[in-house]
Amino acid sequence: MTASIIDGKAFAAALRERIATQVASFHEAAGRAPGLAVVLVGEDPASAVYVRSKHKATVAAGMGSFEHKLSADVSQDELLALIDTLNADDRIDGILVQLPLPDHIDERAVTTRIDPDKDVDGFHPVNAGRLATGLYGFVPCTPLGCLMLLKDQLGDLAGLDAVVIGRSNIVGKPMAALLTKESCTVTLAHSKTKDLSSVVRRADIVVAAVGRAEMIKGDWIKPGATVIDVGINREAAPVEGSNGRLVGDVDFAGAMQVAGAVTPVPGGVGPMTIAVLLRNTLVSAHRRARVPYDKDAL
Ligand SMILES: NC(=O)C1=CN([C@@H]2O[C@H](COP(=O)(O)OP(=O)(O)OC[C@H]3O[C@@H](n4cnc5c(N)ncnc54)[C@H](OP(=O)(O)O)[C@@H]3O)[C@@H](O)[C@H]2O)C=CC1
Ligand SMILES: Nc1nc(=O)c2c([nH]1)NC[C@@H]1CN(c3ccc(C(=O)N[C@@H](CCC(=O)O)C(=O)O)cc3)C=[N+]21
Repeated sequence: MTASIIDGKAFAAALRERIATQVASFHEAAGRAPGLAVVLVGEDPASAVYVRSKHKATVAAGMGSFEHKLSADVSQDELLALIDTLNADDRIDGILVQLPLPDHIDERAVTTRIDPDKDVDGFHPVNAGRLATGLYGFVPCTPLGCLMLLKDQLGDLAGLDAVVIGRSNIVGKPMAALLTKESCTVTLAHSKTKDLSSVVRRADIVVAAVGRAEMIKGDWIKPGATVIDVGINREAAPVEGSNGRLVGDVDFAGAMQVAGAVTPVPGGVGPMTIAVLLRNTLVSAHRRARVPYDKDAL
C-alpha cells in the first residue's frame, strides 16, 4: 500500500485565497488594512528567508507589512522599546518577533512584552493559558496548521489515538492541547520517552516535531495512520556554497509504505505556518476593530 501525500502547499494557498477575500471586506468596513509587524534581529540566513516569505504572503493577501530589521547587537531594552511602540500602534494587529534571538536577549522577556491580543504567534503565556483552559486566544500557527490538515484528512478526530513527539512550547505542547480539545487520546513523547517506536506504533495520528532528520522510521508507523511531519532539517550541502536537501523528522519513503497519509517536507506543514499567521492577523484585526468575520471560512 502506498500512502497519500497531504498537500499542505495547496491547502495553504486555498486558505490564503479565502483570507484575501476577507481582508478586502475588512478593509471596506474598517477603512484600513489588517497590519502585521515582523521583527528580525540579526542576519541568520534561515530566519531572513522565513521573514521574506512572510512579508510576500502578507502583502499578497492585501495586508500591511511592517518589517523591522535590527542589528544582532541591539540591546534587549531597545527591542522591548520597539515592542512597546508596536503594541501602541493602532495600524498593527499582529506582532511577530522571529526566533531564535541572539544569546544576550531573553526570549521569555520579549514574548511576554507583546500585547497578548496582538500575539499572533500565540507564544505569550496568557495565550498558552487560554489554550490550556479552553478560552478564546491565539493558537500557535504551526500546530493550528497541523490540526487543519488533520481535520481535512480525517474529519472528526474524536477517540483517535494521537502521539505528538516533541514538547516545545511552540509546537509540541500546543499541538497536544489542540488534539486533547478534539477528544483524541493524546500521548506527548519527548527525549526521555521509553521505547518510542512502540508508543508511535499505537497511534492513528503521529505528529513529529523533534528536529532530528528522518528519526521516525517507516516500520514504527501503524498501518493506515496519518503522519504530520513538522521537522525542518537542512542536510549538509553536497557542494560548498549550495543548499543541502530539506528533510523532515520522518523517514518519508519508509512511512509512505505503511501510513494512510503523510505530509511531505517541503510542501507540508511549513506553508501552513505562514497561512495561519495571516489568518491569526486577520482575526486580530476583526476583533480589535469590532468587525464580525466569517469564522467558518478560516
Ligand atoms: N514547519 C514549521 O513551520 C516549523 C517547523 N519547526 C521544526 O520542527 C522541529 C521541532 O521544533 P521545536 O519544537 O521548536 O524544537 P525544540 O528543539 O524546541 O524541541 C524538540 C523536542 O524534541 C524532543 N526530542 C529531542 N530528541 C528526541 C528524541 N531522540 N526522541 C524523542 N524526542 C526527542 C525534545 O525533548 P526534550 O523536551 O526532552 O528535550 C523536545 O521536546 C524542528 O525541526 C523545527 O525546525 C518548528 C517550528 C515551525
Ligand atoms: N516567532 C516565530 N514564529 C514562527 O512561526 C517561526 C519562528 N519564529 N522561527 C522559525 C520557525 C520556523 N518557521 C517556518 C515557517 C515556514 C516554513 C516554510 O514555509 N517551509 C517551506 C520550505 C522553506 C524552505 O525551502 O526553506 C516548506 O516546508 O515547504 C518553515 C518554517 C516559522 N517559525
